[in-house]
Amino acid sequence: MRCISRPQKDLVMFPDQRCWTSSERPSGEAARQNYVDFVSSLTPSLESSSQAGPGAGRSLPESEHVVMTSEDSITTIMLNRPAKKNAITIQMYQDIILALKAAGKDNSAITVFTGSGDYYSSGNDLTNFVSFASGDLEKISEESANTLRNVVDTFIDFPKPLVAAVNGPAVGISVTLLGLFDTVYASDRATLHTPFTSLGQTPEGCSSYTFPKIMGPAKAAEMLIFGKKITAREACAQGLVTEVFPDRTFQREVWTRLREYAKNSPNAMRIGKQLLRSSEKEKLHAVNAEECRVGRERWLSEECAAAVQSFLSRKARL
Ligand SMILES: CCCCC/C=C/CC(=O)SCCNC(=O)CCNC(=O)[C@H](O)C(C)(C)COP(=O)(O)OP(=O)(O)OC[C@H]1O[C@@H](n2cnc3c(N)ncnc32)[C@H](O)[C@@H]1OP(=O)(O)O
Repeated sequence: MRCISRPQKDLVMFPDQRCWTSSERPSGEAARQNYVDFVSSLTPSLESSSQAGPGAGRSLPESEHVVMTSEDSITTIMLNRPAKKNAITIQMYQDIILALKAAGKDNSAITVFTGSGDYYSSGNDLTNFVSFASGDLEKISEESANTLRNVVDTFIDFPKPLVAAVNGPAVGISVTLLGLFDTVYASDRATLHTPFTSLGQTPEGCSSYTFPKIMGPAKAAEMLIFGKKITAREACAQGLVTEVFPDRTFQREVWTRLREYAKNSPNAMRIGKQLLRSSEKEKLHAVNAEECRVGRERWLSEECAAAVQSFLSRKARL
């Protein structure tokens, strides 16, 4: 039986074109799978979360590792350094700022941040700290703190709905920044890890404020002070992640949903975000400034230097 006319109330259409009545409607999980199969029959195959979801589009030509594309009223900013687990170099921080500023002004309705390959991001590229050992410490640490402050400020001020598609494990700053996103979708393969104290470092990305607010001070302390790694499902239960999807269908489900959301009025979504976020902005900028001030001191500590050296010389692993 094929449903081609307007669906009647209480009838649900699935890929085999059968019309289910409410009494024989499939269970939640079966319905979800049916829907996924149906959508995948309409859209290009995207089999796992490590493959890119958005289609090809305009790119940020000057950036090697931060790729920007636009399609279906969605601008996607993708960390594209999979061989290094999308570790973020100083150049990438600058490119992220440029990409966010461009996305904030373009005609897209929603901006999505994601990673390519098997990781979302392994956080700050630890070789960023190598220059600390070889140059003018004060100057380099000040420049790094300014870079960090600028990138986080840009997330705080981002004017449109900002969605993270966490396609795999996330470490460090890629986790802390999630507190500044409007929605966070994660693959069930993702883990979230903020190993700051084992690196002699302190929280950044406004997480010292957003995490206790989102998940309560005790859970935030486990992550930010003790470095507890949590799964996407745990993060979802604690409110940091909005929804978790099976890795196999992550891209399909997330992009199908985002394309629907992007059909909403862009102005209403932008103004709605302002209403939700504007009262916090001043506080967030102050938190960011303080985290950068404290962080800069930590980067200069012996503890931090030893931990970074240890990672780079592969004597120890997190
Ligand atoms: C402007 C300054 C701003 C400062 C902001 C501060 C932010 C704080 C943080 O973000 S703290 C978090 C820092 N990140 C980490 O501590 C993660 C370090 N990496 C790892 O622990 C592991 O690499 C892993 C668990 C992410 C993945 O392990 P796996 O065994 O699966 O893979 P490899 O270790 O072989 O990694 C593949 C190659 O990628 C390199 N790499 C991965 N992450 C980083 C990184 N963060 N920095 C630098 N390099 C990284 C790794 O060295 C491998 O390179 P190789 O193939 O050349 O050996």
